Amino acid sequence: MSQPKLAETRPVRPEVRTPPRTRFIYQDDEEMEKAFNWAQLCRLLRYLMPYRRQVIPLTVLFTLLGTVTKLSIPLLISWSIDKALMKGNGNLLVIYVGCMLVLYAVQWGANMGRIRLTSVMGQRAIYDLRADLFQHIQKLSFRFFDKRPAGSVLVRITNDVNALQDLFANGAVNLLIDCIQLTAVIIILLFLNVKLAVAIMVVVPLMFIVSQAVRLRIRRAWQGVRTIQSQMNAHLNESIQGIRITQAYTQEQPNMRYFSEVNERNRLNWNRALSLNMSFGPLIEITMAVGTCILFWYGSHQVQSGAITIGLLVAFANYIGSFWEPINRLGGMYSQLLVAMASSERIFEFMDELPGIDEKDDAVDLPPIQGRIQLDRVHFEYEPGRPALRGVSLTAEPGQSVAFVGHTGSGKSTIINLICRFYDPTEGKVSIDGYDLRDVTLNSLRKQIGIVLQDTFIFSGSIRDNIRFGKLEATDEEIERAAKAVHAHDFIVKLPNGYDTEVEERGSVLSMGQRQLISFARALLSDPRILILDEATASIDTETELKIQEALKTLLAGRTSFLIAHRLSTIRNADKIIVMDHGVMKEEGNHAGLMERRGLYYGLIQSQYKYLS
Ligand SMILES: Nc1ncnc2c1ncn2[C@@H]1O[C@H](COP(=O)(O)OP(=O)(O)OP(=O)(O)O)[C@@H](O)[C@H]1O
Repeated sequence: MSQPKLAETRPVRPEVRTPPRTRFIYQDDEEMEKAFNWAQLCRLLRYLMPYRRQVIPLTVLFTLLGTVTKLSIPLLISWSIDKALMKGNGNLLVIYVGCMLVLYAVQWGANMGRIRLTSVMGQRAIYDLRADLFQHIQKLSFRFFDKRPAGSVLVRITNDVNALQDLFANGAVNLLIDCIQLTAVIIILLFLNVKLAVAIMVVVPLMFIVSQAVRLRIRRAWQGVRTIQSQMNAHLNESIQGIRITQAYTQEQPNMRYFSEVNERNRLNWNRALSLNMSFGPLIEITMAVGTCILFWYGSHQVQSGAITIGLLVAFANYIGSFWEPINRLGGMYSQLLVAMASSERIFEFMDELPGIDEKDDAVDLPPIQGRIQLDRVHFEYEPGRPALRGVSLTAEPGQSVAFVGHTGSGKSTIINLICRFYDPTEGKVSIDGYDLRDVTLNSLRKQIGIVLQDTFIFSGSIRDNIRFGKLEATDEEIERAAKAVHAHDFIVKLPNGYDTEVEERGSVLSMGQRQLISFARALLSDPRILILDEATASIDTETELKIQEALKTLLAGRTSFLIAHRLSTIRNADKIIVMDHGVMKEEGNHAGLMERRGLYYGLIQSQYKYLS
């Protein structure tokens, strides 16, 4: 912290120039090129397992019923021609037609039942998958979020999960129906007439060879679509979050240019993926047409030679529809499956991400903290090869307040991040009351730490809810007491609805200082054994700061506390001051001692005085 914090000044507008292309880099989404993964499909279908006892057996029953009735009708038609129509038996014809009506009704009922069951099951599976993904993402470490823009994380929870909807709702069951129908038709055709059956099937291998070639291209195209959408969302998210700075620096045009570019690429990728997808249909249609021609040409010869009856040829003509229908749908479903696989790859990539900050299986609950905190030769790198801390060793005794000072980027916040175990040290050890932080449960550690970070986060909800975040079971009186202790009460009661005033996400209706006071109240309410204030007083005016200083005395009493404060008043009262420089501890002592030493700390204080005078 070599430089005193500059008051918020109006930015001097730079000349508007096209930004270097490197400004818009959203790192998440390199295209993943892997072979079709059956294990992954099984993993996905495992989301249907909870329904294996009731819903799935019923669905299979309806499916079988639907298929059997459907495939019986052409046989009835064939018999009604050969046995009733050709022999002039009117009564028999009426019976056959009556049976057909009954079969159609049963088929309709079975299909309705199946569709209802599968859509309920599909929705539930999607619900479970999304819940699992969100739960897992919440456990991931800061390192994961350092690397990924929020927008692209959102895409996976929303768009990618939605893309699986069809697979769960229809895909899996349709696959079953089609396989059953195809097998049954082949058996019936072979049973009716082997030669004719083989004749219409000769084109099938040709179709598989051609579709194989289209397959890979479709898969790549859908992956491309998802990647672009992810970049677009990341850019949108960044642009909306940073809209104030964008407008202040008149960067709307470059933002728009980039957006248009991504939007256009999105359109093109969709077009490509869709047209590839649609190429499956015509492919099947051509094969179907050839198959039908073969049937009529060869079938007519067979009828003329008396080898088969006209009724049998009509039955074949009916069955040929039921033969190509599942093949056609399987082709379409294959593309649907490829879309789903592209999305599920991206979902499972997140699901397989290890939490980073792992709880050991035998992790113990940290008992009520006394407050002795030690860093033992701690090294830390956010990115390999760029050390943020280099061999830091320090001890804070219970109840002590320790202030960190040093130039920007010297490693102060990093020490705080390690004490909260948002990251683990690359080397060395952080311990509280002798417990290595890697050996204790995260919950027992973090619930004993109160924290007010630089980036004060206010959630959408009332002011009361925001303070209650520190202790969910707190009563209204406790909340007001905490707010009074940090001098937030006065401004809160002046708001239109007092404590019930609704604040939007990130609290933009509140001033920076007010947001900080609320997070002070939040931290105080949680009554932590360890308190961390990261530049917490930076945006509070001098009058409020005096009040805060008083409140801080109450807040810090009996707790071990770490302060990163730019203001002299906060630093001066600390029991121990640590001066950081490029990730190394350079000086340690109290204010008087360090001033006497006339080293780095002395220089920092001098420059702050010089700035203020
Ligand atoms: N999430 C991150 N990913 C990669 N590098 C990081 C990350 N956070 C911090 N760093 C780097 O680690 C070093 C120490 O950063 P740190 O935030 O601890 O500094 P600081 O002393 O708290 O600075 P300031 O006073 O500006 O808050 C810096 O060089 C910074 O660029």
